[in-house]
Amino acid sequence: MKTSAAIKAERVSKALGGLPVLDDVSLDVGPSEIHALVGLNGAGKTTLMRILLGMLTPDRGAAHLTGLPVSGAGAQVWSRVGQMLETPFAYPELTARENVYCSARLHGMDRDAAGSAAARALSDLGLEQYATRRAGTLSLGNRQRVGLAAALVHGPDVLVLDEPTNALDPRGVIVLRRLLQEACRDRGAAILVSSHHLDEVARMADRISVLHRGRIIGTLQPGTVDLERLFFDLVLQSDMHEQEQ
Ligand SMILES: Nc1ncnc2c1ncn2[C@@H]1O[C@H](COP(=O)(O)OP(=O)(O)OP(=O)(O)O)[C@@H](O)[C@H]1O
Repeated sequence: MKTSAAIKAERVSKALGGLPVLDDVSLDVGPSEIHALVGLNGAGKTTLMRILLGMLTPDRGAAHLTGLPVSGAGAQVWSRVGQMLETPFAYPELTARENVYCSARLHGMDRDAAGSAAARALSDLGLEQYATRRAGTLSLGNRQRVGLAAALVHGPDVLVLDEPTNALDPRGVIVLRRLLQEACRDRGAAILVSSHHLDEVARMADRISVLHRGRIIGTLQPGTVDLERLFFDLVLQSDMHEQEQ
């Protein structure tokens, strides 16, 4: 069944290693929207993103991308999706340029278009001087930039990015924020991004959902003062509620 949200988790539950990791999680991202997912270590953010990207199957519930179920999605869907999970897409033996070019080709671009798109993505991410360096020899932050260039190279209108700024320097954070905002504005991209940095997502996101112990426990308004305190209030309330049960 087709849905109107570009990214949608519908009542998703998942256990891993016999323990519940996600419990009845629903979340959606519309076109031209940046939705941030925040939570403590181990909250389940990466697991939810893996399910949304079809890398894991939910025990219950369903994931949709571009309005279509992820299970059984074909090249037409994946060519519109860009993603970066914890380990950035980078073959260590390939150069930065080759990595980004491969991503463009894997997302269905022809050789000429992939070549020019890779050059543009490397320039956008400030990687020109590293273009011919093997990815395995780059610093962590520059490997993250390669991963982001690979996620963005084909101009996706659906983006799922897991902690995309954790290794970036302040300039890289500003560059990424601008690129994501442009993707929203220019091609109506729907973007789901996870982060531990509340001040950073507050500057980038239209909506913020809080995931705690595998459940969505509330939302935060990006413009609100003292988001950190509000975040911990939600977490504390949820823990107290659980203890009372
Ligand atoms: N393959 C696995 N087998 C067993 N447990 C797993 C597996 N993958 C993840 N988990 C567990 O699922 C829980 C959620 O992990 P997940 O990586 O989704 O959290 P996260 O919110 O992304 O955390 P972080 O912010 O630290 O990256 C953790 O308790 C983790 O140990």
